[in-house]
Amino acid sequence: MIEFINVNKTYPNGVTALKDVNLKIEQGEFVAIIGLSGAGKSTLIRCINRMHDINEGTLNVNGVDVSNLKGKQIRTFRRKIGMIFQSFNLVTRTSVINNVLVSSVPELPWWRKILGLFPKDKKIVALEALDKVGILDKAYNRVDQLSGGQQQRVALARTLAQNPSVILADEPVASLDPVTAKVVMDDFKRINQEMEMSILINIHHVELALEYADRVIGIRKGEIVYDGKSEDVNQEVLNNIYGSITEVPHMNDSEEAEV
Ligand SMILES: Nc1ncnc2c1ncn2[C@@H]1O[C@H](COP(=O)(O)OP(=O)(O)OP(=O)(O)O)[C@@H](O)[C@H]1O
Repeated sequence: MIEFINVNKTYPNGVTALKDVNLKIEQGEFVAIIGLSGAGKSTLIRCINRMHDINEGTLNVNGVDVSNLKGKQIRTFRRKIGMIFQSFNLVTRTSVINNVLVSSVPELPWWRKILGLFPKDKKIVALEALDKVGILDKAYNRVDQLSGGQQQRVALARTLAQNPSVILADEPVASLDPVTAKVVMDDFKRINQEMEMSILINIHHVELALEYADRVIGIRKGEIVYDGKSEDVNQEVLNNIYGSITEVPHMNDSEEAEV
């Protein structure tokens, strides 16, 4: 379970990104976080894996008060919290399987990683993870030979190989075309349902958020202004999150912007 209790986050430049946030996310939930640019979505999910520190309040993840973690404890903790970025964050000049393996065996000496000498059982885990996201046939391709959607699925497989309890995804489909975005969202949904991993996604596409997530959290200027079922999100809720009807992003607008 992830629990925010009266959490505040102010950056050193004085910008308050989270204001008195209270949330409880149970294991296995699929949650979409929506809001205008600058509302605090990234800050919210990045505090969960200590990419950012909170200033006030308490943030518990699976019973661990994340503010108390130090040094090596943070690295160990992060292995149970998968993170997916908009830009995939892969090493593009090496193979797909190497990308998955390198992060799943951090304890391996660097020279074995460079020479690609990975334990057989880890290779099996990596291949299984690639199979789960439908790109097993690309295992020995170089990452830079793959499309954006395939690269995001490699990133997802890399996270799966760590067997995290939670996957945090920061705009995972923002740089993908609408069709590929749905393919990747389908992967998230399947992983959520079959592996019972909690999924927290920051997403600008409201339609995708409503279609895939069970729960929607709306943030406005650092404050949670909606927290409820996706099917209960109506125009009034969206106006409250985005400020006015004209500011609500529509999938079609995004499609045009991405073409
Ligand atoms: N490292 C930082 N230092 C200072 N201010 C920051 C930093 N990161 C974010 N902010 C500020 O905190 C606020 C929330 O930013 P955040 O990135 O969390 O919003 P967001 O909703 O994820 O936006 P976007 O959709 O554009 O990614 C913004 O005002 C932003 O300018």
